[in-house]
Amino acid sequence: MSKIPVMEIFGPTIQGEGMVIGQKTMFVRTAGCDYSCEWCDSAFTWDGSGKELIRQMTAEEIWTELKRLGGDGFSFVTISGGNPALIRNLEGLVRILKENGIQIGVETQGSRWQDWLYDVNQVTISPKPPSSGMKTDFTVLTEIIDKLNARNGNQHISLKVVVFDEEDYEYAKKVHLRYPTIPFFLQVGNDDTTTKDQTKLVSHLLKKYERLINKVMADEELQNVKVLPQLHTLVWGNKRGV
Ligand SMILES: C[S@@+](CC[C@H](N)C(=O)[O-])C[C@H]1O[C@@H](n2cnc3c(N)ncnc32)[C@H](O)[C@@H]1O
Ligand SMILES: Nc1nc2[nH]cc(C(=O)O)c2c(=O)[nH]1
Ligand code: SF4
Ligand SMILES: [Mg+2]
Repeated sequence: MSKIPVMEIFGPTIQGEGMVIGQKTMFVRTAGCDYSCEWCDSAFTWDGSGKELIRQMTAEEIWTELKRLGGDGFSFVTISGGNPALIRNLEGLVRILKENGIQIGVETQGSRWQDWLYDVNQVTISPKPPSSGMKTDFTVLTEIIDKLNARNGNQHISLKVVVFDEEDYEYAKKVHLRYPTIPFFLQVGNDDTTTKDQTKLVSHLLKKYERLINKVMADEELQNVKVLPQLHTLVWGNKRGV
């Protein structure tokens, strides 16, 4: 059987970000990323620091682990990473989840295509702003959006841009104006992904959230958009596996 590099499997928890925020879900986090964002809150998936945790698992083994952790108490699984869209073998997991009536969400940055993305209920595409140090290939991004849009319609996709500074904000705007029919989310960037002082972190992030809200509210070019924090960070801080 073909294997999938798995960093962690956890849940049930709530989806803390984006289009299905609040949704009860299990998480499967794959290892490996084609990006290396400056502020990545999951750098352990690609920077070598988590390599002892990586398990090569078959789709069946992942399903067994999801059932062991979540029992019959879940109907949604979110696949994140790293970049899960690097992994062709996820097609087996997507198939098993569908056979079992489980809804699927995926988090990816929109740099790679896989055919199994057609079978995902909610694809969150999160192109990276300048502060990440990464450069968006808009040709690839457009291809991915066009494929999903043509097959499944635009309500199964969303664009989510993390904002840290003014340049990121302008980038977010550019992305939204380029794909105006795709549900669009701005997300507050967490600029301290290592602190254990949750009280301080939460009040800091809430202030940043308020500033981002104020900015968007005053901006006539951003109309049909949603502004969100990372809800899981407000509840659990930088804790892993939640
Ligand atoms: C860890 S990434 C994994 C999936 C995929 N590689 C991606 O970036 O979309 C999951 C989400 O977390 C966001 N993210 C990562 N680091 C963050 C941070 N420090 N603050 C806010 N959001 C962050 C990413 O932009 C992405 O939307
Ligand atoms: N609760 C929770 N919600 C999330 N939404 C996106 C996450 C991610 O790291 O991809 C994430 C995560 O790690 N935890
Ligand atoms: S694309 Fe996602 S996982 Fe990869 S480095 Fe950036 S935020 Fe982290
Ligand atoms: Mg995360």
